Amino acid sequence: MTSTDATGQQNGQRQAAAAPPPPPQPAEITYSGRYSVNPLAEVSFWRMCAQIPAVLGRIARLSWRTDRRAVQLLLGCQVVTGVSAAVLLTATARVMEPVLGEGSAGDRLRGAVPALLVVALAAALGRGAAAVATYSERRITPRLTTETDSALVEAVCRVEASAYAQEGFSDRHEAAEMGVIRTQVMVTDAQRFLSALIRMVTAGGVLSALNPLMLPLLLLAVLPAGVGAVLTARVDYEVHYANIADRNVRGMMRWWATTSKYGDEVRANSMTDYLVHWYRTLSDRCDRRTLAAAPRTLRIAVLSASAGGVFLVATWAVLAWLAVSGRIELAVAATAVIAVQTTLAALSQVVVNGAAVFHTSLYLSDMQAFLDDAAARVPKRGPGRHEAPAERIRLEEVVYRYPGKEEPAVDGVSLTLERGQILAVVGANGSGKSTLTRLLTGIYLPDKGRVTWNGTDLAEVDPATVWAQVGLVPQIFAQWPMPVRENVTLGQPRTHDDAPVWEAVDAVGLRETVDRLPSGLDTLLSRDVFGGTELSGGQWQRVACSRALYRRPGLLILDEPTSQMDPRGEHQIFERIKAVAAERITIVVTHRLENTKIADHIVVMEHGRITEQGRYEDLVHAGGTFAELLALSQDR
Ligand SMILES: Nc1ncnc2c1ncn2[C@@H]1O[C@H](COP(=O)(O)OP(=O)(O)OP(=O)(O)O)[C@@H](O)[C@H]1O
Repeated sequence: MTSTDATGQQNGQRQAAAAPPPPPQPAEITYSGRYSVNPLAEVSFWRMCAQIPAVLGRIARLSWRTDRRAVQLLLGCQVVTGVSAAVLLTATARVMEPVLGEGSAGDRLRGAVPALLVVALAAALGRGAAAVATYSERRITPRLTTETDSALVEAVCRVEASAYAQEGFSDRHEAAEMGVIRTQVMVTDAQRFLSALIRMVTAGGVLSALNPLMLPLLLLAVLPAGVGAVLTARVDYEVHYANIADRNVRGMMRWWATTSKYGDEVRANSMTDYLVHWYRTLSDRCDRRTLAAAPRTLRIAVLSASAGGVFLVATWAVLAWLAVSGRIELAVAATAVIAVQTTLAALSQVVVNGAAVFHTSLYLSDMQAFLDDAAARVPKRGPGRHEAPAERIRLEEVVYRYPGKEEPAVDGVSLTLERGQILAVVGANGSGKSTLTRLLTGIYLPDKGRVTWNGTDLAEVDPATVWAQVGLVPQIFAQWPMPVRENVTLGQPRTHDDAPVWEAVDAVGLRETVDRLPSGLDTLLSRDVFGGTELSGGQWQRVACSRALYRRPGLLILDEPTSQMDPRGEHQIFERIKAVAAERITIVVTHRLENTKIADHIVVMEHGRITEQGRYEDLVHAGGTFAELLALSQDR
């Protein structure tokens, strides 16, 4: 329907001609959790400076653990750098005496040759030490980065699964990633800081020996730059901190929008414009915060440069006054000029690299805080081990509520499962079926009630010994970018015998598919990787089922295992489940109620509770939810 406005234009036509309305703005994302309190708010400049030795110590310890010999070499180079800098300056002073003394130019130069040779030697030694220091640093950094990166990945993999649902966990993880990125530059920064410090101390020492007034003046000339650099680092960190949540979401959006797996959905549903807009909007928001901080950094830079400039002019003025008034000789004044330049350069390096070390320390603190938090979230259950096959699993009045949710996802469920039994779990979306499987396997521990395996509470048992007996096909399973063989055997001890792998492949009717792949079991299952190939959704689901069957688990859980399979595949899987059921407890979660015919017992869940249970034939005629859902599924 179209309407006509005062100008006689039809709204419908006008809208058709106009540009499409802009996509809606992404909602403002409020960031909560640990970072709701700015960690820098109470930190003064002096406390920041005081942190630097501790950070250097931490970097040294991390590096020491990575490569002792490289650290020793690096420290040796620092000593050589210092000694060569001192020798260089002292020899330079010696060069000045004959050069600025009496006699012909040739005589004066000849007189300076021995000292010049020492200068050349010291300079060569200093350069050589710097080159070896760079080599040592390059030996440490890659392994240090790999070490911290792997530690972070491992820490996240090992936390209780319930930690993922904790507010702010993902953002803290994102903040910790920055610590890993900073490890790529932290040894360089620390090494440059130390060598500049050594050069500064030696050059400053020489300068003080020439005239005690010079060094304090030089320090004053550089101090404002130091304050400025640290304050700028602080502003940068504040911006980083304010952007964490947006960067985290943006990173996720980037992956979802660009990964080939969702390429069809993005294109066919015309999502590209919106996603690009979303991405740009988040980036713009980050940029706005960064730009808003720019005037502050400009003010800091201008003020620190002005203050530094005033003191620098004073330093040169004092030097000139000392020389002109005859208080120091010309040769000493010339050496002092070089010493001032050297000290100034070293001081600037100390300041720049000290600020970088401080900057790094902020991100390292985030990383360490996250690692500590993750370590505290590692499952801490009793010392027991579950070695025997699961004969009986019981849930006793089990309640589980996700963090931040008002209603429990599982609410007072009691159930007993015996070896050899097949249990089917059915119910509406969100009724708690998947959560129930997480409780049965000890992935989550109940808030109330208990889950026992052969009479032992899972809260008392090392979860790894329980999971060693579980085979789980979750609703959303990973499609690992690995060869077929690893996709089947992943999580099991490595084997060189392919017979059990083929058995698992046969069990899900995948042999023909694997035979057709370019390298059989060795074929890489990822079209994004060169030489890789891709499977269809149903084929992937067969791989996930073969992975669970390959484990020969005591508890086999299949959560919607055949939702993407053709009837032949589905039939084959359920036949297989029946065939191997005697040796284990089997749980099938499904919305296809016909499939529950294979079950010995069916439970129907609603709002986290079991509202009906029994055998298929009983429930079909019970006139309850099961019968209603079955009737709906057949009503076409
Ligand atoms: N990781 C999670 N964090 C917070 N809440 C969750 C989480 N997983 C599930 N829930 C909530 O718990 C309730 C039960 O979810 P669950 O996944 O167990 O349902 P389900 O019966 O398996 O649903 P479906 O049939 O859709 O797979 C839902 O209300 C859901 O929103």
